[in-house]
Amino acid sequence: MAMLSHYSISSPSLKKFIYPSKPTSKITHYRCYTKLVMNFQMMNSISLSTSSSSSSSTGVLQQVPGLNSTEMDRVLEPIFERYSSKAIKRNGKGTAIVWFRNDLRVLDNEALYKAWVSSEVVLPVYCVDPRHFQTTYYFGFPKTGALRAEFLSECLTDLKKNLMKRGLNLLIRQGKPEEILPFLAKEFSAHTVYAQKETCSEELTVERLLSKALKRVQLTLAPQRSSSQGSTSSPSLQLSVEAKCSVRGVVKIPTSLAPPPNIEDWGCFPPIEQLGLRSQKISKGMQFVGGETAAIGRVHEYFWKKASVNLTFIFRTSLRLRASMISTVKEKPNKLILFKSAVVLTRALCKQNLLRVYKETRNGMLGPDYSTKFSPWLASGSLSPRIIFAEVKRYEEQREANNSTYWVVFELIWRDYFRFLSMKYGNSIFHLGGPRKVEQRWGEDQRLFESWRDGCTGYPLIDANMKELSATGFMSNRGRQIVCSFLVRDMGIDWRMGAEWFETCLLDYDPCSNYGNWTYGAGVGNDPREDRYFSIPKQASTF
Ligand SMILES: Cc1cc2nc3c(=O)[nH]c(=O)nc-3n(C[C@H](O)[C@H](O)[C@H](O)COP(=O)(O)OP(=O)(O)OC[C@H]3O[C@@H](n4cnc5c(N)ncnc54)[C@H](O)[C@@H]3O)c2cc1C
Repeated sequence: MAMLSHYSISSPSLKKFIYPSKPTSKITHYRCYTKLVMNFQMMNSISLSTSSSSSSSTGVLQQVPGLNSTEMDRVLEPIFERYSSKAIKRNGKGTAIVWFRNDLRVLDNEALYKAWVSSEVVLPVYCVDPRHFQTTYYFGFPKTGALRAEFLSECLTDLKKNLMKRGLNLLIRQGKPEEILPFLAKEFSAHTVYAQKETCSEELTVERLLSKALKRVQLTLAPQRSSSQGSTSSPSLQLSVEAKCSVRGVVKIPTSLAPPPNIEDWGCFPPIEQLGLRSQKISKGMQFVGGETAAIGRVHEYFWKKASVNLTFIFRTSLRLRASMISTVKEKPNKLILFKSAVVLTRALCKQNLLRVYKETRNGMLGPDYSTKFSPWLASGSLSPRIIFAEVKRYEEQREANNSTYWVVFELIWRDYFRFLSMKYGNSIFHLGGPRKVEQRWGEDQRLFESWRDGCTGYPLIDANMKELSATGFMSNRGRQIVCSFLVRDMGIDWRMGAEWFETCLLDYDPCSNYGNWTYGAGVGNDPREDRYFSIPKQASTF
């Protein structure tokens, strides 16, 4: 990786470049006008959570999930039970292999379920593929940064633990799946390898090579179900699909699975130094803990446990309370009335679960709770989106259904949307001209790019977001839109440089969502509205 430069965008000529004569108010709330192909196959999912009090400070380390271990066991056990089943009929024979990819979970794991019902013995396997630790395609950044590698390692440790609780284990081997799996299939006389199907070219190539190498052993890939195969951009499509589609239920995995085959060394994820990475400690901002247990903990915390400290909400409620008191007592409230209003307000706040106010808070940038923070777990598959969906529905039945509860589901549809886009447009989502094959000249000024990458542009909003990304592996959605617009619109840099840097750093990196959003932001996606400009001063003052 090139050395970071400390170049700062402060010279008048650059400012002119950054603030072209165009009006600066072209903020585009792109989600409002581009409608989605609603499909809800929602393949992978995630979760997190931590301390029980809300904090909006970025100067402290905020761990997600924040339940202590005893509390964690107490609250998570019923959730794991809810999505598990006591007895399932099996009539299969022989051995089946489950090849874990981006579905690092036990709950709602279709491949694991299918392997279990179709065999007597199940062998779960994860391959640490060296290609994931090489460099990105165009600009040679590390394909997986240290923080994501550590997160992955935690996911695997947790997956192993959860499989062992059910009587299984996880075999971890370093190497290419198309070499390791055929060898294991032969050694254990497996009849089938079950796995989740992916959609992007690198993953598809591995599937093809594996299928070829397995020879007579069957490769069964849990399909990406699509309820709509037509156009992927028109609003009418969303309406028709939204009306017709349904989300399949959570696949219930038995609480007890058969013992695994007898293996002496089950292996583990290597220290990240062995993968050519340098361990990076997170000392500020958000710290995500990898794995299904943390993911489910975060869902519980975000939906059911934590109360939102939403300053706008407090402010508006105080004003309303004050106004109603003035109209009741016909004079300025005295101290007792103010005290009573504080009590009422505190009570009201306690009812403000984070989910209930998600739509109002989701564009925030500070602290753990302005949005769900499910994405790193979703991307690694430690959390199933269908579990999120089921929990939203449960919340709506037990507490309240409102715009915010709907909006979490709506955002998950975006995730599906980009996955379907990758299926429809193939490799063009990685190409400079994007799916629409837009011809445009882009710059590759290394100095400008490095100032963006290192958070040294001189624009605090950009710099803070980029530093947060490097330090924690996470950036808010609003932040991502703003830094993307700045790189491609203001700096005129090849959008793929930004996309590949995100690929290196993001804990929640997912090729479909990342390249889908970048092509979108760069105006080369399949969205008919091309100019998505975010004015930095306006964004800074609004958010
Ligand atoms: C330039 C750019 C690059 C991005 N790269 C990625 C990426 O690699 N991986 C990734 O998961 N998301 C990506 N996103 C989408 C979005 O920023 C993150 O999903 C979101 O910030 C994650 O935080 P959250 O879980 O708190 O989101 P919430 O607001 O709580 O949303 C809930 C879930 O909905 C999904 N979602 C929300 N917005 C989007 C969106 N625009 N596109 C796709 N899914 C969405 C995510 O799975 C998210 O976890 C990118 C966005 C931009 C603008």
